[in-house]
Amino acid sequence: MAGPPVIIWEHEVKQLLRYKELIPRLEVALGKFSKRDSAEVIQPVRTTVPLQKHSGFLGVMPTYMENDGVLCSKLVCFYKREDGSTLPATQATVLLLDPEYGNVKAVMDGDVITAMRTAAVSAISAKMLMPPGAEVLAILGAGHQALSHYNVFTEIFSFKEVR
Ligand SMILES: NC(=O)C1=CN([C@@H]2O[C@H](COP(=O)(O)OP(=O)(O)OC[C@H]3O[C@@H](n4cnc5c(N)ncnc54)[C@H](OP(=O)(O)O)[C@@H]3O)[C@@H](O)[C@H]2O)C=CC1
Ligand SMILES: O=C([O-])C1=[NH+]CCC1
Repeated sequence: MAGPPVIIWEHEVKQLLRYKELIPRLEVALGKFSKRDSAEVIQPVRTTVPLQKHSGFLGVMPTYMENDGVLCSKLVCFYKREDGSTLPATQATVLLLDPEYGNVKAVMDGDVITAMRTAAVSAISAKMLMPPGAEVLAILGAGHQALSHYNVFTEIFSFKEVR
C-alpha cells in the first residue's frame, strides 16, 4: 500500500495525455456519471472557498469511482486578474488516493489536465450538437483554454477557417 506519492510534473502529464485516448475515456466516464449509479461515480458539486483578498476562489473537486477503484480530487485556484497581468488565471493540482487505505498515491500537475479535459468535453459535446458540415470554428479569447480548444477541435474535426 503506502510509500511516498509519485509526483507527475507538467512536462510528464503533457507527454502522457493524448486526446485520442482521453476523449474515449471521458465519454465512458460521462456515461457512467449520467447513470447516477453511486458505484460507478460519486462526484459532488464543486466546493468553492472565496479568496476575497486575492479576487479568487479555491475549488475542491473530489470524485470516487468505486467499480474502477479510482479516488481523486482536483484542487484548483482561479482568479480575476487585472488587465495586462502575467499571473496565471488558474492553477490546479490533482491528487490520486488509494480508496482502501487513504494514502496519497500520486500528486499530478493539474494545469495540463484542466486545459485538456475541459477542451475534450467541449469537443465531445460538439460531436453531438454541431451541425453537420460546419466549416468555421470561432474561439473567444486567446488564453490557455482557447489554445487547448483549438488543438482538440482541429485534431478531431475539419474546419475551413478558424476565427
Ligand atoms: N469549466 C472548466 O472546467 C474550466 C473553465 N475555465 C474558465 O475558462 C476561462 C478561460 O480560462 P483560461 O483560458 O485558463 O484563462 P486565460 O487567462 O489563459 O485566458 C483568458 C482569455 O480571455 C481573454 N479575455 C479576458 N477578458 C476578456 C474580455 N472582456 N473580452 C474578450 N476577451 C477577454 C483574455 O485576453 P487578454 O489576455 O488580452 O486579457 C485571454 O485571452 C475562464 O473563465 C476560466 O475560469 C478554465 C479552466 C477550466
Ligand atoms: O474546473 C476548473 O478547473 C475551473 N473552473 C474555473 C476555473 C478552473
